[in-house]
Amino acid sequence: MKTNESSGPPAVRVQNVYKAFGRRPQNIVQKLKDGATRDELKSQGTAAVIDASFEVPAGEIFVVMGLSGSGKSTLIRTLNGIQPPTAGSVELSGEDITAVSPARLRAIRREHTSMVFQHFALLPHRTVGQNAAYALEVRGVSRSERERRAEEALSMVGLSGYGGFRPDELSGGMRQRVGLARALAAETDLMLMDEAFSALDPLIRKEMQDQLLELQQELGKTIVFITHDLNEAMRLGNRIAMMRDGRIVQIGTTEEILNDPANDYVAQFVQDVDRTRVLTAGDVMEPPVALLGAEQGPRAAHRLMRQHQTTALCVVDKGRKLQGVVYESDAAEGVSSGKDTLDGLIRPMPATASTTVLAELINAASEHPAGLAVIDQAGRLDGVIPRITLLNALADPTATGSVHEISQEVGA
Ligand SMILES: Nc1ncnc2c1ncn2[C@@H]1O[C@H](COP(=O)(O)OP(=O)(O)OP(=O)(O)O)[C@@H](O)[C@H]1O
Repeated sequence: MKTNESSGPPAVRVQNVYKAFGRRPQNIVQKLKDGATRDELKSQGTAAVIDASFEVPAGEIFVVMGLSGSGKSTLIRTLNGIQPPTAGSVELSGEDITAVSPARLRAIRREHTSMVFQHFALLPHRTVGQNAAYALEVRGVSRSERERRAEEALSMVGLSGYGGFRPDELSGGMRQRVGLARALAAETDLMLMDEAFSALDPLIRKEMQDQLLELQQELGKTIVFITHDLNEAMRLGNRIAMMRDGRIVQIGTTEEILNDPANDYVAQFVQDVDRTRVLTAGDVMEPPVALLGAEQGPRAAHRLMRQHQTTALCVVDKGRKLQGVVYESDAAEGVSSGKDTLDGLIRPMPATASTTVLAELINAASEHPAGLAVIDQAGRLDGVIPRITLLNALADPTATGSVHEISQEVGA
């Protein structure tokens, strides 16, 4: 089989990166390579990043998290060359930025990366529109073009019409939106976000996270996002890198980090999530998207999915007993092969009781794109938990939900 050569190099490839501060950073790195610990080298300086390696495919949100001082900011600054690594290489779309001329590095930084900071870093004497257009101005884009792109970016973050305001006329949340708009207007493929939402109050913060996820869906940017907040990391990250004392100690999906923490440090972060976890499956259950007898044909199933904008349907028998799930692709295939019933197209769907604690469900849900079914003691379908709802709920211990009655019983 052919490998996917066309997919090209990853957006970011970091290989054995070290960054040390001190009078002789090279010496510090050499000693680390020879086996010295970070603590042993304290008198000579700080080993801020030690032997970091990872890849971020284009379009991924890669979250770096860890306690204060663990090296997150230093690591992210090596990705656009603001702080070149002491050793190791950083490739952006296949180009090694540690091996290019300073002029080329500046060009790469301008054209391909943008950064969003915790404290907005807006220019106070410029308007919101001028701030949003700033990266384009630096790049020498014409005034009319940058005004057009800045306005477009402002409208993407919900700030249409604010272009003429000054930053101090806006709330904190709005200012952070301007920071985001500035990064979007630059139309770079890599966005680096350093604690970008950490200064916002919880509600606004959640709103911004949602907006970022939406924009990401729409624009497919590659994002490296730093946070020290595990809930935020789990909400946003396709994968999470956990840093401790300069080292990446684990890289994984939310599920992997929750289920299989690499060491006690990671386990402690995860434990915090578990301690606050009071939600049960019933709390986040939704009405089943649709119920359908297996005797209904694939065409009807397909039509219902379209009607409900979903890609999967629970299938129940006449007694409302769960039979499984049918996916859109299977239904479509059934239609094209002229099948009359759903027989052979129904796949097993994991089910749970409404009282099961959410944290226990993550394994089952992670393997099933349609999520979980919630059933009563007699095996009758009460509701569903789409996979994304489960992940969101796990990532947000303050979320509340209510148990829904089955309200839709949709016949074909
Ligand atoms: N320019 C610098 N000169 C000397 N030491 C530095 C410099 N920048 C960072 N450090 C040190 O490197 C270590 C890692 O810092 P860094 O800011 O990367 O951590 P962080 O995980 O981002 O922390 P925070 O969440 O507090 O920003 C810290 O011990 C810090 O004091």
